[in-house]
Amino acid sequence: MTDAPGKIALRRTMRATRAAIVAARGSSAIEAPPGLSDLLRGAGTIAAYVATGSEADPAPLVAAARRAGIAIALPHTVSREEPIRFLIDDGTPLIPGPFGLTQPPHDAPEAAPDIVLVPLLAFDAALHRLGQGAGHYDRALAGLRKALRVGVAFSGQRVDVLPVDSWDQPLDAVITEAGIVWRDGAKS
Ligand SMILES: Nc1nc2c(c(=O)[nH]1)N(C=O)[C@@H](CNc1ccc(C(=O)N[C@@H](CCC(=O)O)C(=O)O)cc1)CN2
Ligand SMILES: Nc1ncnc2c1ncn2[C@@H]1O[C@H](COP(=O)(O)OP(=O)(O)OP(=O)(O)O)[C@@H](O)[C@H]1O
Repeated sequence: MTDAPGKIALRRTMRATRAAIVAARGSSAIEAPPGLSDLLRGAGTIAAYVATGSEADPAPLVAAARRAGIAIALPHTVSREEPIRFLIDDGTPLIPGPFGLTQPPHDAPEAAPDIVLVPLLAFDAALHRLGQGAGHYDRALAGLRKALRVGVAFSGQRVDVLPVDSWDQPLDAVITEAGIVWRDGAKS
């Protein structure tokens, strides 16, 4: 299957935009916003990610979740083709993976996350997202219908309208440095 037209060019533009945002801010961390404890309430496990390059870094959000007693899972990636798995980060040292990723060892316990923090290149008003183009998160989220899907991004990564394919999985919310953006009707 090929992507909707425009995704490839948009990825290139948004990688440059994101790098410029981080250069201007001097940090890639997204601090815990007002409303985070409401968003986390009741969750047993949250899947996060270890930021690379100029990705919005969810580390402060992960620290808040840990303080709230929520277990942390991280994606384990093998290749572009193979689905990612969310594995529990139980304190075992993380190891280098493909694409410059840092991840749990392949034999860490498998997780069933209640919330998935999702890295992204761009998001739009309808909370569609543009990812790395391997479909890893689209496939993972399609298999986790009950999980709350929460993008983590800088507000400057927002665009008006993204090209959308049939398999694209919209987000319920996006956490940015300016606060939490909810999709219409997503906040219960
Ligand atoms: N931090 C982080 N972890 C993640 C993702 C992500 O976007 N960010 N993923 C999101 O799906 C999954 C990994 N999937 C990926 C798929 C493609 C590329 C990729 O194409 N990367 C760039 C740079 C590669 C490099 O530096 O070697 C590229 O190839 O152009 C990266 C991750 C799971 N873990
Ligand atoms: N549920 C699915 N089952 C099988 N393949 C899928 C599924 N969802 C997406 N794909 C495949 O993934 C590929 C990449 O999709 P897309 O370009 O939308 O990725 P993305 O959303 O930008 O990235 P990602 O989800 O990795 O962060 C597509 O070619 C698509 O066929």
